[in-house]
Amino acid sequence: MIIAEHISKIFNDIRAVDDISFKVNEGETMVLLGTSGCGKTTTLKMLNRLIDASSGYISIDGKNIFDQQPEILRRTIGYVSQSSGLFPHYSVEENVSVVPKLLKWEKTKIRNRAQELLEQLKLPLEEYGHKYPDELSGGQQQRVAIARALISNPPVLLMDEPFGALDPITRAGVRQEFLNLPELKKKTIVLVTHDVQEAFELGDHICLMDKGKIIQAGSAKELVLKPTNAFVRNFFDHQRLFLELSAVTFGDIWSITNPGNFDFQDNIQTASHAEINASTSLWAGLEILSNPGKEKLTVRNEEANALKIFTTPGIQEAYKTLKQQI
Ligand SMILES: Nc1ncnc2c1ncn2[C@@H]1O[C@H](COP(=O)(O)OP(=O)(O)OP(=O)(O)O)[C@@H](O)[C@H]1O
Repeated sequence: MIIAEHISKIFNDIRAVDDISFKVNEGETMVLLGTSGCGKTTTLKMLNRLIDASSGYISIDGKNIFDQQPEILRRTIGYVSQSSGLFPHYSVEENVSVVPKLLKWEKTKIRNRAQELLEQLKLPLEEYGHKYPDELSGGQQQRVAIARALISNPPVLLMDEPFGALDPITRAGVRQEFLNLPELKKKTIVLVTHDVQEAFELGDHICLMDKGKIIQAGSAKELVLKPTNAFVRNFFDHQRLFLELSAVTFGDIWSITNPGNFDFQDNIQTASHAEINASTSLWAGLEILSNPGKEKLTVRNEEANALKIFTTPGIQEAYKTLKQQI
């Protein structure tokens, strides 16, 4: 768990980070979101002491980070920066092996672990291990950087715009791979981005920052549906409908839809049906229904141990009702 209390950073006379506090529970991903210059990177770098806070307190897994030597602290925290930050004269294998070597792991252990991780990231060691960063695409370099950050199995991972340098299509692909990485399931992650969609996809919690302050912290749903002020509301205005529908799940509209609208006579195996889980967003559901021939969604709610059938008008109606209730 990461705890930051009243942290500030003043550069000369610039208050880059201004008295912010947050907590990231074990296994959670927290996103620092905001426009350029709002203090995201400075906040992130204070967590592994690449920048020392001017004031405030930070602990990671119960230990005060200021009691630890920065170099030692950084060996226990994975870090991925915006540019991959790979050493250009090191091969892929040498790049990912840097931290385990510092930790004096045995050669075979390092090789096996590098092999395991690079395999997961679709860069098999036999094929890519000997290559140099400039022989790789941007997306591949970024995946090596992720492998390097994960190799010593740190419980905490800090990521600064990790997909920022990639084109939108590669970016979506690498992000999807990242989301599905089994390695990440238990990690405590802090991720910096200015991309709202990325924040919504990856963050359990989002801190929206402006001028060094956290303006609102909460889930994507809370931020987009219950903004605490005009700044937050305006921040999401340009993609509002998409963001709202991405943040609301079928589980959220479950109780306001008619329990009788599941027709048990309906054969849910027919081609006009698709089956999804109640944790799916309304946007993803509507995308499926926009496919020719798909007319109904069978939504399975594991918690309620129930099924319901949804159509596009039914989803729109329920969503309108939900918005009136907020
Ligand atoms: N080393 C430094 N010396 C002086 N000012 C700095 C330094 N690093 C950052 N700043 C200033 O602190 C403020 C916050 O910078 P920071 O890099 O944390 O913002 P950011 O939200 O990460 O921006 P971006 O998305 O552009 O990276 C900016 O005004 C920046 O100019």
